Amino acid sequence: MKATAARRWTGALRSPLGITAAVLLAAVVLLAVVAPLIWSGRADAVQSAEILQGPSSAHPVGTDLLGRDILARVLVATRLSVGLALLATAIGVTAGLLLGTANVLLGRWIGRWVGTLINIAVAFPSLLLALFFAVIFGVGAKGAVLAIGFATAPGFARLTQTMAATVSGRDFIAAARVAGIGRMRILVRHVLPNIAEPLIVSATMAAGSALLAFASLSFLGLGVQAPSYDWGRLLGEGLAQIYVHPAGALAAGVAVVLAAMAFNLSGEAVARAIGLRSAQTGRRTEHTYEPPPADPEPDGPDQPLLAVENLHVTFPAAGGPVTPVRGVSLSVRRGEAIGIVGESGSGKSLTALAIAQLIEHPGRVRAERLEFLGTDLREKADHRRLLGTSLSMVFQDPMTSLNPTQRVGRQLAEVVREHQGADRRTAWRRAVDRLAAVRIPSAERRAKQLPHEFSGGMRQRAMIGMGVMANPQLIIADEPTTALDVTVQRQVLQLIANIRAAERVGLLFISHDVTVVGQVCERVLVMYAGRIVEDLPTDALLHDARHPYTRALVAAVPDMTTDRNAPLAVIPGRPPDPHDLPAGCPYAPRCLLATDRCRREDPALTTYAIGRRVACWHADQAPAAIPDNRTTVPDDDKTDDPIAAPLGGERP
Ligand SMILES: Nc1ncnc2c1ncn2[C@@H]1O[C@H](COP(=O)(O)OP(=O)(O)OP(=O)(O)O)[C@@H](O)[C@H]1O
Repeated sequence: MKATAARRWTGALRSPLGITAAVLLAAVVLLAVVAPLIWSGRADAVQSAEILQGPSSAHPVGTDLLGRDILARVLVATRLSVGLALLATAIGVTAGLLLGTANVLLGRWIGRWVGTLINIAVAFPSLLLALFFAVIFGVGAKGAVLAIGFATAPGFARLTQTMAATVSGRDFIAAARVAGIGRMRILVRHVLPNIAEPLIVSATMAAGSALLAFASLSFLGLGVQAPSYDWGRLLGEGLAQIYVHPAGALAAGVAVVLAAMAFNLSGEAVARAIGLRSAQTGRRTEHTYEPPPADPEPDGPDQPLLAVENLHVTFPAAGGPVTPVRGVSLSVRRGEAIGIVGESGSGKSLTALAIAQLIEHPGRVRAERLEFLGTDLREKADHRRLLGTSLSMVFQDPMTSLNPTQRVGRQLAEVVREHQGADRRTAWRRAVDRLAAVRIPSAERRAKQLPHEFSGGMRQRAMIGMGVMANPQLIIADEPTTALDVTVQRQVLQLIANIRAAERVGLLFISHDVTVVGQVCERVLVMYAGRIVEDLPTDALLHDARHPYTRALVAAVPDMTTDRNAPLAVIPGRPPDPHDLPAGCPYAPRCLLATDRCRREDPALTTYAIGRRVACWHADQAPAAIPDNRTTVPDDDKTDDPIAAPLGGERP
């Protein structure tokens, strides 16, 4: 592998770009080292008889106002010009690295503030920043070095931050965290080596820009001060005589341009070498593919795969924090399929996202327990290790969950490349295998296609294929069939059922459609206003539900006997706004059984039989005695109610 890398670097160096960059850089370095030793005397020799001479054999680009040889001065100035630019770059790169890795070193909260600071700083043009800092740090070489250094820092910090964030999400970092390795060590050992190459390219180019910036500050009189001189100063001095003596002014300018080119072309050449490398092998040479570890059996047969207790999701809002998920408790066992149903806005998706740790800032997730495979998902490092491997998600819209610009097979392959460090070929083979497993015909050929070449159903099957790329033990499917027509819906449901049965995968299936949930799941959790209001086996759904809301949901689903000409059944009213929950039971305003107590006290979810929980003050009433809203609401009310919540999606 090392030999191949060396060959690639040699190849890049032998290209015209590489040769030009190497020659220019070598010349600049050589001059910086030797020019002051050889030409200092000549550069400083004042010759009053030769003031402002044009080019001659004695002075190839003429002399300045004091009769000093301009060429010698330009050559001697190489050391100071390049040295100061490199010093400024070093300051910029160090400050940028510190700011850009604050996330890794100091944690997310401080990292976020630093990120905001960086975002503000990069909004300013760097030359403007340099001028600003030059004024603050004072006129002179020291001030200019600091000014250019700090002006370089934000851009570099932004690049570092973006790349560090990508690497920090990888499993080997999570594994290092789990192993208790300190932040500094993680940064130095794991993060920096993985982002070093692009950072080196960027630093090289930053040196070119620093050189130009330094020349500008010295030219303006803010940089190097007499009697010292750099290219910027020489340019300034030469410019005053440009009409009588143009060569004298141009010499320093040419030197700046050539040296800046040396740095920029070197950066370009390194980038090419790296680009070649990533195109051929990918940049994850540190991992080899290992098949996923044997399923760690949760301790004991009764230990759930997923255990959630008292889950809350809160968002800040204008009138105070709003909590759309308010104390959800559930568990999923190996091979078990649990459905979550409820109207739009009841908190189903947020529950799923919170479990998968996908709630973004400023949302906050709290739970007394949030365990998957015995691992506390509230610990960041732990969930990263599990997400994408043992836990996978299938989202509602196959259009938006697949990247339209990437071949489907590659997107699937990325899962095992990302999470298990599989090499390109192994990952591709598995992608094709999984596509075949989800019954995509001609999987090999289809894997090479883009998502738009797939039908909606095929795309969703591909998504499910992606979900099972890394042998998950729990699939969370959030309305995976809502966007599909009924026939395809059935195929996809069948596929999910097959995978579950064959691989004993746990399933958390979210849908607003109680019929669909009934087809796939053994147990149903009914959500209302951010809480579970009923938990019951699927076969009890039709005739033995205790909560009036569950009964209303079931009653609103059209069946074979429903009059197709009648308006679609609805539950009158609409779910409460999470910003403005009523006192007592949140379903009370829509419930035909509601009493004063219901409007005053919110019933807790209580177990009333094995595997049965309900949150209703009237749960002891015989199910047959609980009216469902559909049968008691006159047709006129249903059609006239503009805010009534429709149920069931398309009619089956
Ligand atoms: N980022 C957010 N900030 C504030 N409120 C949010 C946010 N995301 C969701 N909500 C609110 O949380 C409530 C529950 O949303 P959620 O998406 O979980 O509902 P759902 O039951 O999945 O509905 P649907 O079937 O329409 O997806 C909604 O009232 C929604 O407005």
